Amino acid sequence: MARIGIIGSEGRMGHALARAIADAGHDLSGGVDQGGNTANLAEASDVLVDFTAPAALEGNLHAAVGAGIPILIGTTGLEQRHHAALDSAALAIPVLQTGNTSLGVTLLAHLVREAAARLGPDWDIEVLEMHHRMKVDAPSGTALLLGEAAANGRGIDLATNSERGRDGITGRRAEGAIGFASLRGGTVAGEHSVILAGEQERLTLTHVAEDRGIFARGAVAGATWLIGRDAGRYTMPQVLGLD
Ligand SMILES: NC(=O)C1=CN([C@@H]2O[C@H](COP(=O)(O)OP(=O)(O)OC[C@H]3O[C@@H](n4cnc5c(N)ncnc54)[C@H](OP(=O)(O)O)[C@@H]3O)[C@@H](O)[C@H]2O)C=CC1
Ligand SMILES: O=C(O)C1=N[C@H](C(=O)O)C[C@H](O)C1
Repeated sequence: MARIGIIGSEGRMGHALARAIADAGHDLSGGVDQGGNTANLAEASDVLVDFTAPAALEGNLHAAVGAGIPILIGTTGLEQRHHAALDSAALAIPVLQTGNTSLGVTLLAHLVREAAARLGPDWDIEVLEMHHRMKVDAPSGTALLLGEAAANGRGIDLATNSERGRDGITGRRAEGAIGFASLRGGTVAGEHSVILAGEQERLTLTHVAEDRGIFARGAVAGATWLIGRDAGRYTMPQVLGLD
């Protein structure tokens, strides 16, 4: 039985996580939100799980490193400097950061990489996502993760081959680009489609999250898997044995 501390405990994911921790028979060591004492929470926990906001990342990593315990980061909207902070923390503790902790999306990323590699550059790739009206970042972390998987399959760099936020006279589609489109509305937990559009045919790979419980269950599996590991960065495919 592991003692799991939640950072962002009063949020949508925080509530789902508390349920998943109890369902899996683990101990909720406590929770913090903005202004809370994350260092104290870390001292009382075997592992921390962070579903908050990018601004909280550095402090959360600092607390985990201070206590010498692993941390799983589900927060999205991260930038390059956040990834540098994750790399630096991973020199001292086990760190797992992912835009999506669900089994389905972890497998989808694998299928997308495979499809992009096999279908080749004549097939245009678009990533479409829809989320609830409260979501604050776009494209979603999952859309970017799927875009990375596609770019990986193609052997190209995502950052220099992305088309995001098309509007107005955009000109024709850039050759080899991976496009992103984001929809927001209602209470949608998360829907992602990767569309591979070729000459007179189209392949669509879709994942639908029907409930946040899927992210919470994956996060609990990932967090407990991290306990006792060497320092370093880990991935959901490793946790789920899909690598
Ligand atoms: N990787 C994955 O599988 C998933 C990732 N996510 C991501 O998780 C994040 C949270 O999502 P969601 O739960 O819906 O968001 P919510 O807005 O519902 O919850 C965020 C929580 O984080 C807290 N918080 C914000 N800033 C800080 C801080 N500096 N220190 C401590 N706590 C803080 C908020 O507290 P307060 O109200 O006091 O500000 C709030 O309780 C998002 O980035 C989302 O994209 C979501 C689902 C799945
Ligand atoms: O904010 C959310 O809700 C979600 N965020 C993650 C993302 O940005 O991909 C994962 C999931 O889709 C729900």
